[in-house]
Amino acid sequence: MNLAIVGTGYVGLVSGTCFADMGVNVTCIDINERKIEELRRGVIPIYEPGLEEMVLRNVQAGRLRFGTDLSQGIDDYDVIVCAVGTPPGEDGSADLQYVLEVARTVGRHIGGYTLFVTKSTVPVGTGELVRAAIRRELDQRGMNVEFDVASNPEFLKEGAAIKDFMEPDRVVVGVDSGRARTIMERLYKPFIENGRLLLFTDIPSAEMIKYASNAMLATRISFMNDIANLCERLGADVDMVRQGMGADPRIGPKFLYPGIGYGGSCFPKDVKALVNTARSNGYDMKVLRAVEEVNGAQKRLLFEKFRDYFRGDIAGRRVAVWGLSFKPETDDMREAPSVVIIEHLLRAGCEVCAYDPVASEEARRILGDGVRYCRDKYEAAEGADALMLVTEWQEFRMPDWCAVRKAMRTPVVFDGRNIYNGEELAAKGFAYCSIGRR
Ligand SMILES: NC(=O)C1=CN([C@@H]2O[C@H](COP(=O)(O)OP(=O)(O)OC[C@H]3O[C@@H](n4cnc5c(N)ncnc54)[C@H](O)[C@@H]3O)[C@@H](O)[C@H]2O)C=CC1
Ligand SMILES: O=C(O)[C@H]1O[C@H](OP(=O)(O)OP(=O)(O)OC[C@H]2O[C@@H](n3ccc(=O)[nH]c3=O)[C@H](O)[C@@H]2O)[C@H](O)[C@@H](O)[C@@H]1O
Repeated sequence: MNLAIVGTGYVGLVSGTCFADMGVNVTCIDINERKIEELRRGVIPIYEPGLEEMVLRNVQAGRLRFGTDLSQGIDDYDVIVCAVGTPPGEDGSADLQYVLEVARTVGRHIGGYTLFVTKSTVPVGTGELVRAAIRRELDQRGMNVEFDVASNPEFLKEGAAIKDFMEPDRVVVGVDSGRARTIMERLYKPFIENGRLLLFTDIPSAEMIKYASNAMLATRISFMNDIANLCERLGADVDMVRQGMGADPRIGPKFLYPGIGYGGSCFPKDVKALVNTARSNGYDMKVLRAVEEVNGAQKRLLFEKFRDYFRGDIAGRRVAVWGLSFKPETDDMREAPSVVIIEHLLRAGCEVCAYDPVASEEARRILGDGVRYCRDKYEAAEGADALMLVTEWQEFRMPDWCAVRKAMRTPVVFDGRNIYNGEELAAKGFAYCSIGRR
């Protein structure tokens, strides 16, 4: 089978590489020429564990290629998968310009049957917009070419993207033709062995499953953040509460970790987009609006705890920040809580010394040079009045506390991910603040 993946970002590059690994001939296409040039030279544009080795292996085997022009050899593809970005527009709705541009390119160039699969996260109804865009271009060329559209939302998580793609909890495919269904069954057959679910739905339902899933996960996080904040006020410990709740199989233990708010390229934008879709259809998603509000406040929480600890006397203080990416095992800084925290610190006149194992370069593009980017976690702690644990990378879990204590001016730790033990830190001479724990 020959596959084109259009958009070679986190989703396009990972899914293209994984399909290639299963024996499909894949061409990953992107309009970003520099990215494609680098990939051709074996340089991987993102940090994703295991990806580099997998890309190189499949390139070497001749199953994975890169290109900048979808129209070239377009009729050789059995399936065209669209994985371009759908960033939030000004009003929070998903911006479909990139998806529709790919659809128009397909309509302008295909000469025979094509299956157009939307993997990007798109609002309900986009399948129809894509179909109309392709048909319009075909009509303008006076061509009567058969084609199908399908929706195949992606559920991978950054940092665990390869495992998530290779061993999916479920694969969701929205189709409205038998021919499209047969092709998608063939494409995903190797991924759903061991009894994994390949769920066929209609196209609008597949589109909705993606938003509803992300919105549900974001809701769990904001709910737990609310519970944590209340625990703190009542003298309960959210760690114990979380364990007790998670033991109920109807609730389950995953995604119940309070922290400093959800970030990343998807939860924030997808929650916004769903609220927006509802609004433009005359419906108010009250729960999701609250989810967003709680998340906004949670991103400021660590800064507020720091400010309160020093009773507002924070100008000129040096703060060590451990972790910048929105979660561990990625260099993705999109909507990262670190950005909100650091912007508040800088605005309050603090000096920020930050360290992240992989995201410093990406962070510099967003935060600029007002931050000192350090080579390691101990350098960041040098002379600091406070240490903030912002991203729970493994290497932050068991630092040499004696070295940290020696390096810091004031030994106080603000743990934004609840990974440390307060008693242990107290015994080592640190003051300790976490989220919702005693
Ligand atoms: N990042 C993630 O973990 C996940 C993302 N998604 C969804 O997948 C979609 C893509 O997300 P990411 O991979 O994170 O985006 P990204 O921003 O990393 O990559 C998108 C790529 O598309 C390229 N592009 C834009 N227009 C193009 C065109 N006309 N032709 C060819 N290439 C074009 C861009 O140059 C860019 O390299 C979004 O809708 C997102 O919501 C879904 C699941 C997980
Ligand atoms: O649509 C997407 O892009 C993806 O969005 C999320 O994946 P991702 O954003 O990569 O990372 P997550 O592990 O879900 O974490 C998102 C945010 O929630 C936070 N989080 C997660 C779990 C938790 O218990 N508590 C918590 O605060 C993380 O720190 C992070 O900031 C979903 O988990 C994926 O299924 C989905 O495909």
